[in-house]
Amino acid sequence: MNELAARFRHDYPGFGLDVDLRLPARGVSAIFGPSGSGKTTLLRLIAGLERAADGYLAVDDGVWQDAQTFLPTHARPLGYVFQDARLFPHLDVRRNLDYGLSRIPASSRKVALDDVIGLLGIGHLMERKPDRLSGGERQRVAIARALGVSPRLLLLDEPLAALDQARKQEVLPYLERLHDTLDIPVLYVSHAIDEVARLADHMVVLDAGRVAAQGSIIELMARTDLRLSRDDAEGALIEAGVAAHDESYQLTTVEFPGGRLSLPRQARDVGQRVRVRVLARDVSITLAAQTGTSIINILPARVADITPAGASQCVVSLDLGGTTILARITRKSVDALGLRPGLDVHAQIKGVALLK
Ligand SMILES: Nc1ncnc2c1ncn2[C@@H]1O[C@H](COP(=O)(O)OP(=O)(O)OP(=O)(O)O)[C@@H](O)[C@H]1O
Repeated sequence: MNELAARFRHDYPGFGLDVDLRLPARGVSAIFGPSGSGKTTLLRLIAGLERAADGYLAVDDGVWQDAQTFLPTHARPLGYVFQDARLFPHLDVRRNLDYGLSRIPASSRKVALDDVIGLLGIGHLMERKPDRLSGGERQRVAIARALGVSPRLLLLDEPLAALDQARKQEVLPYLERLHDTLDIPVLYVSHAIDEVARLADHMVVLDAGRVAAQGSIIELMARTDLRLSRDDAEGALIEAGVAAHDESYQLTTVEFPGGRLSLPRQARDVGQRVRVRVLARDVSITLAAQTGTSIINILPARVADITPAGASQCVVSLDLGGTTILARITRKSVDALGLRPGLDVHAQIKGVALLK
């Protein structure tokens, strides 16, 4: 089976959660949704901190909860990191890490603590007490403590939410390293679509306690009906490979099913996989390929779908031939160009951001 299957029905006064999830056994699954949609409740049910009257949870063939079974939290091999690091203030970093380790028998330890310390770059902080760490360092220690117990599942509940922008940027590369190194599923609760776009492979969108959508991050980010971003910040993700560098103009070309894009020179090797984001507001549509324009990324595309967005605008899904991007244009332009599903057009892309 090799996946995480979770079905829960759980009621609080005035709020009900009813979800049925199947998540991959590896990689980061983002749990995304507005405040109050049930993200933390879902994590607490998975951790066994809440008990759903009606619940089923299996991780990697092991049943943690069903009609007969309910493993208490301490018997579930998982790591849980909260918004605030929740380290023991009177213990230095080393003892905080040792405390996590002491919770599990030596025979179940599959992760070498030294590897975890190296992965999170906290080796130089071992003698410090938590009040002498930055917020970002505290979160890195909390993640190390959670990993030290060799969990089969890592739960991260908005681990960056309490950090300022600079600290977030400090911790994000460590989360990316975890993603590349860990062989266990990570559930990452967030309501920041930028973080999710950068870190996640898979996404569950929660809305008022229900699953509005679940699937690959690439597919879901290209959907116009989910309203994942506020106002005009929606954008599609593209998984691409580095095709070439142009040293004279300092540009890098990436290629993907359906096209190529140029972006400012990136310190990546040819052949390396990258993820880029194309914001809908940076994409315009022409009926014929333009010449005499300063825009270098112009790709043939077919209109897939047109969704109204507010009184004056529309979001147009464009199929590049296997890859979808979005364009946010005025409703007036949709009419003026006669756009309709199936029409062949050209997409002019003003900006492309490399996420990873
Ligand atoms: N122990 C509890 N008792 C009663 N209601 C609760 C309890 N815990 C959560 N709720 C309610 O359940 C709903 C979902 O809360 P939850 O914390 O899971 O949402 P969330 O999506 O994580 O929100 P946020 O992004 O603000 O953290 C809310 O309406 C909340 O008030």
